[in-house]
Amino acid sequence: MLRSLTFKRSISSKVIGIDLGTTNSAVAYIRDTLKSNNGLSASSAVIIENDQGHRTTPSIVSIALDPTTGKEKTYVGLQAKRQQIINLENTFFATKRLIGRKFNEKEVQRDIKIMPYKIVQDEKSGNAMVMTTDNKRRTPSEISSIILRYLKNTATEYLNEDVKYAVVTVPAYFNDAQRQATKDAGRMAGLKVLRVVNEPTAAALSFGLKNSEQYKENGGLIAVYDLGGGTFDISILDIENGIFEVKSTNGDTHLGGEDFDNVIINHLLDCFINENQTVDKNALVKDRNVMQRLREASEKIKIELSHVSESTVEIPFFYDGYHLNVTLKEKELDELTMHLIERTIEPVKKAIRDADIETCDIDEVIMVGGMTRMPKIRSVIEHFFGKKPNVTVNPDETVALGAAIQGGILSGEIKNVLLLDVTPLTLGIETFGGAFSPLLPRNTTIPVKKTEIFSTGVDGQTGVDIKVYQGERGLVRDNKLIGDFSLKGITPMPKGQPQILVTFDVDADGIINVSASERSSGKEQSITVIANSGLTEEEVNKLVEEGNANREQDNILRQRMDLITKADIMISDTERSFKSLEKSMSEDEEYKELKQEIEAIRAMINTFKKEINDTKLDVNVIKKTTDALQNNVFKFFKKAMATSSSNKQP
Ligand SMILES: Nc1ncnc2c1ncn2[C@@H]1O[C@H](COP(=O)(O)OP(=O)(O)OP(=O)(O)O)[C@@H](O)[C@H]1O
Repeated sequence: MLRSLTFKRSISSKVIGIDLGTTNSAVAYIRDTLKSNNGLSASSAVIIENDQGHRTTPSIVSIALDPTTGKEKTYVGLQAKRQQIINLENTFFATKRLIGRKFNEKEVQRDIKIMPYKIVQDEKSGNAMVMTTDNKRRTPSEISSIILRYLKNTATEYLNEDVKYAVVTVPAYFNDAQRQATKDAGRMAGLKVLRVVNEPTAAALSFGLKNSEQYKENGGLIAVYDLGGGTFDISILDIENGIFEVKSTNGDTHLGGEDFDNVIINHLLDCFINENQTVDKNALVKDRNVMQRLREASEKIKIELSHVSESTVEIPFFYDGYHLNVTLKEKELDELTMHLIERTIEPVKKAIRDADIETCDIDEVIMVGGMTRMPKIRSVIEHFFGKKPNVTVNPDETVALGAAIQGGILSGEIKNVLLLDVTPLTLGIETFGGAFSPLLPRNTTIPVKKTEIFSTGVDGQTGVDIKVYQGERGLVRDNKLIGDFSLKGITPMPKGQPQILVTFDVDADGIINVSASERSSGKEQSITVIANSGLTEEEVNKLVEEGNANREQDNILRQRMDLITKADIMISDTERSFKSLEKSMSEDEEYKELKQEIEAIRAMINTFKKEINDTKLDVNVIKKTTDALQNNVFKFFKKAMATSSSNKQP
């Protein structure tokens, strides 16, 4: 947290808070501060309305050619939404689902089929990009930067000062790639992003400060259930006396209102085709304009059904001269989308488990994100937690307000508040035999710096490859490689002797920096794990699940490896020492016997190293034999020393 205090206030030090959402974005700032006796004011963070007088801005960008000037014209927000009717293929929405992702990720491939705009691959990085009809490519970060610039200008005009600093929110389960890409977007928008804050944490900050008196004395555990347009997050926080400590977090970076809309789209399509069987469904779904009308109607009826029990979608002359007229009941919608609602429960259970608490320990469940207005979601959550969720926060605004509060903390406008967030996945490196050596378990509080000492596995090794992985499994082959580098120039030494210090440094944005150095040679190398291979949500969940399921087996394998490595180092040491006795003791019978024993154990170790997965080979034999050998060798050395000193006597 020191880092946050070192930010110096400059001429224009206003730090705005931005919720960069999949569907809607919002910007907020700190208006009143230092009002109450604990240094906080209940109404300190406020939303800034945009130039249309709206408190949120659709996260949509439309790029058009001005026919009079021939120049590109960019529309943002509501104006861009209106362009969808006439310029559909150049109107980009929900691009947050693509940010920091590779083109060939499953989620991207799925979106290609349903998005009216083109999604292409950047040949160099393999990342997903969007393309306008004049074949110009833009990264999702560029699209986000246009939205961020619009929000920056909104704030600049309202505050009448040049706004340079911002805190931007991201889903808690965003990986490095997605976090970096979001920071890049801020930079492109001319903003210095002082902090990337997790959305549910920001929501908790806003909620907690509003209710600071309640949480002052005894504190409380709160769960933030955040289901927005494109992502789902769950975070468990402990709030006490201005300290907001995230206990655990989980989620799904590709689950949100868009998925609910897609289910309704398919249902309406089926109804339409049933009614009009001569219509070619394949041709219909290829018609991007028709599909866009269906998309809008689907979202509209979804929202309506949060307030009424039945509604009708009516689109005259929808396709081929046929009208679309479908009535949908709230109950039907609940059934159609139950599988999506259920998908949020598993991450909730995991977060509770990771926080090491029981469901009944939660004092308050805060609902954030537009989708939590759906009555069925509220009732499922109420049933799960056994208490009514708190719906007093504004689900569209609370994240931006929390971001502004974090901005206020960084600029010094808000005092006595400390925010402690966590890493979503376990981080570690590859060690001997493909073992995963974790340095930072998931849900470790950030910022964090941790160093561990490793060594070499081969005599005379002058370099090591440091491979950084994220995941929950015991072997790296089952986890995700997120970056690697080499440490070269190590002074040649027997294996096990060099002291290689590996340091993981995760900053408050959740961005990882890894460095390695060797003590005696003083060589040092480091990398920032950059956005080149982000984990997909499914990969994340799979890693966590597999990690739990295979923990026992992985532990056994790790213990085997540890035993073999120790024996290997011991034998190497003994071999070396024996060499020094070769001249004086080579004719000694005991020496010969021990030498043979060493060779036999060396052969056994080599076999075990090769067959590490074969649990039929009992590693305890290695332990017993090397222990016995060490004993005998020790005795023999004593004898050798005595012989050599008696030989030296006059
Ligand atoms: N009354 C309602 N009932 C059901 N869904 C709603 C309602 N109001 C808004 N939504 C849905 O909420 C979603 C938008 O929520 P929100 O603005 O919180 O998301 P976001 O911040 O843009 O997304 P994310 O946090 O996932 O990046 C949309 O899918 C929208 O259709």
